[in-house]
Amino acid sequence: MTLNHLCIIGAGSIAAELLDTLAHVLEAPLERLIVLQRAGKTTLPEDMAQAASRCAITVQASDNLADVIAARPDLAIECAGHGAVHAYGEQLLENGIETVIASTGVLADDAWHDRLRRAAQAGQTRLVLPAGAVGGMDILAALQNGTLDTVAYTSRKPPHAWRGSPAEAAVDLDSLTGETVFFEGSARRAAVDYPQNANVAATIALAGAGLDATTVRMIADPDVQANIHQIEIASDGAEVQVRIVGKPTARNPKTSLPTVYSLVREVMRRRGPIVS
Ligand SMILES: NC(=O)C1=CN([C@@H]2O[C@H](COP(=O)(O)OP(=O)(O)OC[C@H]3O[C@@H](n4cnc5c(N)ncnc54)[C@H](OP(=O)(O)O)[C@@H]3O)[C@@H](O)[C@H]2O)C=CC1
Ligand SMILES: O=C([O-])CC(=O)C(=O)O
Repeated sequence: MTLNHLCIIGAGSIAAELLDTLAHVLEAPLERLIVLQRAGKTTLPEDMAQAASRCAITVQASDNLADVIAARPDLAIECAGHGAVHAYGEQLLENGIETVIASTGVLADDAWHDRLRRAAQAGQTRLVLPAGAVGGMDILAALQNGTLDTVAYTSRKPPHAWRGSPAEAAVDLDSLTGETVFFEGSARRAAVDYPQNANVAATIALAGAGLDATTVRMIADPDVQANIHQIEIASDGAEVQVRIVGKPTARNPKTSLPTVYSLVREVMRRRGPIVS
């Protein structure tokens, strides 16, 4: 089945760039697009409205999940934060709407993991975890079928990319003169404590060694301009090192541009007859 009707949840930096990119890469417009925003927001920001009209023949902006469920999109993509997955995830899945979530860190909470798994089963659909800002999930998930000895993830970002996170309490982000490790712990702790910065810790953990066995370091580094993600895997099948130097999105320095492109990929792989 080809994807013709898409729902995007959120109208922030990922959503805006997702629409911009889709407008360029779609060979033919979608039939319908519905964008779900917070209560009280029923029109799209002007730049998003223009991009949306290039992506789909019919565009609807809504602040009500019931509109999305009634519209029955082929796919919903969440790019709005943990609160949005809590607010909409179960109902989308229970209603049989395949759902891709950028905010994968929600699954670091076992209760939510269970609720969303049950909802997907009840709706006979799937909750899809995109690679997001990182890569190598294919080999990591394959190696998980053998013996994974260690999976270690390091996130290195410029100090300003950590503003508004608990890093502010751990270090003085404004006066760093060199790289500073402010978090070392499990992927579970990272994803829970850093909901806007460490979703990929959960993505990596869920593809591989699990939320408690996957180790995470987070570093504020005044000498970098990019969001640098490193994954080190030791296993019976292979030793793997992945290093991604992600460019930040124009609107949000916390978020890396590959996140946007990985969501575009989730759309495009449902539009063509050959999937890679
Ligand atoms: N897996 C990955 O690799 C990555 C995942 N992420 C996840 O994606 C999320 C979004 O990132 P980004 O676009 O950069 O963030 P932004 O802050 O730029 O945008 C978030 C948008 O979501 C909206 N929003 C928040 N809550 C709701 C809700 N309950 N219903 C509808 N809309 C809502 C916000 O609206 P308002 O302005 O009204 O608050 C805003 O428009 C992050 O919070 C993070 O969880 C981010 C980067 C990488
Ligand atoms: O985009 C990134 O660099 C990663 C990120 O914010 C997250 O995992 O939440």
